[in-house]
Amino acid sequence: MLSSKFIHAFTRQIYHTNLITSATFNVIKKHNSTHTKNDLVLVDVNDKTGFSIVTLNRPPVNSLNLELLSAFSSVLDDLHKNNSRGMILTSSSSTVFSAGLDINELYKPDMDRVRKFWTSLQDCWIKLYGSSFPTAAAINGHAPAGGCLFAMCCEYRVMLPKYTIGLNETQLGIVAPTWFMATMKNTIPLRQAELALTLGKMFKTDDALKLGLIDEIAENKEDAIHKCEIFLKKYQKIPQTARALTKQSYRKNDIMELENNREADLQLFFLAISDPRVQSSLGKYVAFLKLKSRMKPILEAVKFLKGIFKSKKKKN
Ligand SMILES: CC/C=C\C/C=C\C/C=C\CC/C=C/CC(=O)SCCNC(=O)CCNC(=O)[C@H](O)C(C)(C)COP(=O)(O)OP(=O)(O)OC[C@H]1O[C@@H](n2cnc3c(N)ncnc32)[C@H](O)[C@@H]1OP(=O)(O)O
Repeated sequence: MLSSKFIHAFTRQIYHTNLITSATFNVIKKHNSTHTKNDLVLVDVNDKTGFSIVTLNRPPVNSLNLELLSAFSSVLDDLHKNNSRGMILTSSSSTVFSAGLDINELYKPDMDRVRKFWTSLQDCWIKLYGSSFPTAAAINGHAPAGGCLFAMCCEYRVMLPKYTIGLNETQLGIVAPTWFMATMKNTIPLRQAELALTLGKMFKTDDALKLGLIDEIAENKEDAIHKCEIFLKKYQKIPQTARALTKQSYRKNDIMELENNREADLQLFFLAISDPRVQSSLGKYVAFLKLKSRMKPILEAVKFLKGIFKSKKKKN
């Protein structure tokens, strides 16, 4: 058995960044309750298992703006403080896990706000990727870019059929930050990660499974959460400190790289979004998304009419 003295020394040595603030693991105070962080992030603690279902709740597409990131960061702090037994990350939308970063934060940004925004994103990544508690994602909808990032930060991913997931940044004319890339490299084979990143490829559920970007496919959200619970339960017999330190050792280099270069990363981000070509790409993308959204009723009407014509043809 490792002595608690050794664990403290080991923890201090590698985690001077405060990833683990205490190596003492108390049993979580179980309570059947739902907490909210400005309603943007809902937390539901399961009384029996001690697992928390954390639901991103920013309609319509859970795009990650400053407020949502701040709320999520604070939830991650709470889970850490309460020595959570495990977290399942999901979405309140029926079709979108998260649309990634809110493009409106990047397009023609207010510099003071965008600094807080990027810092919050860094905080969330460090806390989620390096969490001492085990994590799983119930991906109940599309997960592009930042949505894929948060899913990949979790140790296990269960996804519903017929959605898409991936880091699509190059398609938008932007470069995924190195820590986004590191998270993908930690998830799928190196060569596949390079191809996926350079192509900005979005994978359909089936292809994501073949690639190892997700671990399982579920029939519906309830099934996805159930499968995540089965995964988390596997850790119930593993001593918590050993599990947490192993996970954090595994991910330590990626986390240190950002921890030691947070300001440089912020400056690189400022440089990238100040580039007129990047702003032009983002402007076109915002316009495209808005147009697509407005065209939806027309496209649905066309689809409906096509269906009627097809069934009439069959009858004839
Ligand atoms: C050398 C090194 C250099 C640099 C490194 C450092 C820094 C680099 C700089 C920046 C890096 C920044 C990294 C960014 C990562 C990201 O996360 S970028 C975001 C990428 N996200 C996407 O591409 C997803 C876009 N959305 C969609 O594809 C679809 O919306 C989605 C499939 C998610 C859902 O489809 P659907 O259900 O049909 O919904 P709609 O498309 O109709 O959308 C509904 C409304 O939501 C708005 N919306 C959608 N996505 C976003 C978004 N990401 N941000 C803001 N708003 C969004 C959409 O406009 C609709 O709104 P409306 O109805 O028009 O009001």
